Amino acid sequence: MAASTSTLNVPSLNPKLSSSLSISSPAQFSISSLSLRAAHGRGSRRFVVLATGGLDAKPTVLVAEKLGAAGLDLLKEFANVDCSYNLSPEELNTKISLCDALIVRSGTKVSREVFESSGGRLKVVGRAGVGIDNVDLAAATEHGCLVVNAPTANTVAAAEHGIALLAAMARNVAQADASVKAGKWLRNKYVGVSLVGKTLAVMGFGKVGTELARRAKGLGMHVIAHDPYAPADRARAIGVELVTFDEAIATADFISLHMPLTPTTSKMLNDETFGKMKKGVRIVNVARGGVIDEEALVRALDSGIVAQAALDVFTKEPPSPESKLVQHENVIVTPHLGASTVEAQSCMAVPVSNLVISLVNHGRELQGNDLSIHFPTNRCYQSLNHMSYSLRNLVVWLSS
Ligand SMILES: O=C(O)[C@H](O)COP(=O)(O)O
Repeated sequence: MAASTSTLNVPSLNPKLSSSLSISSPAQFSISSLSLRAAHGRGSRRFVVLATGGLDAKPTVLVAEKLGAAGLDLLKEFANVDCSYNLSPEELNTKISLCDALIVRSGTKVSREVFESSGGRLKVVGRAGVGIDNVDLAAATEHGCLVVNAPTANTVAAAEHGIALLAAMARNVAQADASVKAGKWLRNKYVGVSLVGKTLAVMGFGKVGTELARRAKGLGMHVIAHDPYAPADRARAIGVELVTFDEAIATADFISLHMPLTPTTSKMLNDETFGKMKKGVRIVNVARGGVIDEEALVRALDSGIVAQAALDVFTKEPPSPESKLVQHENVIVTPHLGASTVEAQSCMAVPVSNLVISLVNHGRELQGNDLSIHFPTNRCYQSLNHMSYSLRNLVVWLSS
C-alpha cells in the first residue's frame, strides 16, 4: 500500500526551508515514526526541531511509572523529576497541574481529566514504550500537548515473549511446573504439541509481528500473516505469505496477535471469528487484551474451538484473579511482560527522556536526518489530524 501524505504549515526559522512541509506516514499496520521532508528537498535533509514556548526555569517532569535508570539520570540533568508511582487517578489529576511533562508506561491512564486538570501547563506526555492507547490523543490535541513514544525499543523483547509463550503453551510448561511444585508427576497429562511444520498466522505484520515471524520460521513453522497495510515484498523477503484475515484464521494451527488496539481492531477475535477458526487452534496475545472479546474466548475454550491460549495482556489490567479466563486450565498468563527485559527497559528510557526534555525545554535540540521524532498518530487506524495539530507546536530548522 502506498504511503499516505499530508501537508501542513509549520513555522520555519530558516529561509531555506519552505514553511510547507510534507509529512508522510507509510501506511503500515504498525507505523511508529513519521518522517518530515522539506517540500522542495530531495532525499533526507538534516532537521533540528525545537519546541515552541520553551521554559525559562527548569521544567518539572512527573515520572508516573518505573523508568530505566539511564533515562532518569538524563531527566534529572535538565529537569526537576518527581517519581511518583501507583498514583490514583485523583492523585494524578492533582499533581499534574504542577508538571510540564509526564512520563508513563501502559499502567497509567492519561485521560481527558488529566489534560483538563493540568490547566494548560502539561506540554508533553512521554510514553516509555510503544502503545499509546492509554493516552487520550484527542484531549492531548485540544490541550496543545505533544505525545511521544519509543516505538522500536521493545520490539525484540515483545517478539521474544511471544515465542516464549508460544513454546510454553504448546508444551504445558506453566501447568506442569505448578503440578510438580504441588508434588505431582503427571507425565501423561502434559503431553504437548510440536511447533515444527505447524501453520502460524501472525495477525499484524508490523515490527513485533515481523520479528516474531522470523523467529517462528527458525523453529520450522509455516508462517502466514495478515496485515492490510504491510507490503508483500517485506513479508516475502522473510518467507512469509500475506493472506486475508479469514484465510489466516481459518488455516492457522497457532495465531499470534500483534495489532494495535484501535476502534477497528477492538474485539477482532469474537464469537463470529472464533467460529471460523480451525478446531483446536492455539492463540498467543502479546498485543492488547482489547483485541479479543474475552468472554467469547472463554466460550471458544470451553467448546474446544480454541485448545489453548497464552495471554500477556488483558482488557482490564490487572484482570480479576477470579476471572474465568485467567483461571482456565488451558490458559497461561503473564502480567504484561512483553517489554519487560533489562535490555528493552534501558533502551527505551533514554530516547523517551531525550524527546521529552527536548520538547519541553527549547534549550535542547533534537536532530536527525530523517526526523527522529515520533508522533502520536503512529497507527494507521488513526487520522493524521492529531499529528498536524501537534506539529503546530513545533518550529523546524533545516540545518543543511
Ligand atoms: O506498548 C508497549 O510498549 C508494551 O505493551 C509494553 O508496555 P509497558 O511499557 O507498560 O511494559
